[in-house]
Amino acid sequence: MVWEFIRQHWRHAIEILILSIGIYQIYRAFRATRGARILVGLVVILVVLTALLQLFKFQVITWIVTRGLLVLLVALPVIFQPEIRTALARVGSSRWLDWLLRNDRRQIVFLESLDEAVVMLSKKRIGALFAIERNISLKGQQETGVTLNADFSPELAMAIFFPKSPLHDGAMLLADEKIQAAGCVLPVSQRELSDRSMGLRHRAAIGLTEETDSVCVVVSEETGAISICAEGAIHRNLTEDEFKEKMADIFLSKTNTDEKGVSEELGAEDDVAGRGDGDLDADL
Ligand SMILES: Nc1ncnc2c1ncn2[C@@H]1O[C@H](COP(=O)(O)OP(=O)(O)OP(=O)(O)O)[C@@H](O)[C@H]1O
Repeated sequence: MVWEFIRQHWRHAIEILILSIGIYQIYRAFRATRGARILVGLVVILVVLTALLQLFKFQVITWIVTRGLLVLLVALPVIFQPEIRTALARVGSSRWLDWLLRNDRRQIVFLESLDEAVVMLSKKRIGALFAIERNISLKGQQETGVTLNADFSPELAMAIFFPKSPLHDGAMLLADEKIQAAGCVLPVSQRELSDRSMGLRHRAAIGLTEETDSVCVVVSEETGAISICAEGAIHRNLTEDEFKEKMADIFLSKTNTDEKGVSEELGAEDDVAGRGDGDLDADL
């Protein structure tokens, strides 16, 4: 009985809820403004008029009022232009929207810095390994290195990976647009690779992305080549533009994280290696 009632009326309940929220938001936007008094006045006139017309059934006045209402609908945005502008400005500066936009901005700035660092490292042939945390925590790997919790900058990344620096060995862990740690040891992939020239740095990048959803970026010390690893697949010898494009695809496209795998996002031609047995090298 109760379930039957809920089954029949849940849509109405949601509709009432949406309407209530809408009306309350309109009330909030308009209250204490000149428009609020006009609106109240209009509503009162309309209610009284409708009641009178229903009562006495005046046909001509009803016709005039209904046509007048249509004109009023067109006139409303003009009458309430200042209030509508204020309300829209409020929505635009709402804390949530601001938070979302700021987060997006932060991520774009971070990615640009990371791109710059990787390109600089590649040009100078400084070996580097970045592991970027996503949903699965890299706390375990963080404990193997030195915690930094520092803002990311290309200069700091260069200083850390500079061959004589105490932290140049191992991986740099990045999370929440920050350098969480450096000199970290990552799990090395045990799978057989078709390209035997790939050493431990690349194997460590593959190994971590086999075990977690993180994304690794490798700069080869030997050749300066840039590679991206995701989901156990490696995409090697990327040009500067390809690298930037793939990073933007992975981190700035809103749809990739849940519905599509990162490999799929990176492009089918690269997505050769899976998590099962077989070759890892995606572009050989
Ligand atoms: N398990 C690991 N976790 C993180 N970094 C590692 C790990 N093993 C090795 N490295 C890093 O890789 C470096 C050795 O790189 P190696 O030459 O074996 O790799 P590679 O894949 O051939 O890279 P490159 O092209 O830069 O030479 C080490 O000095 C260390 O900084």
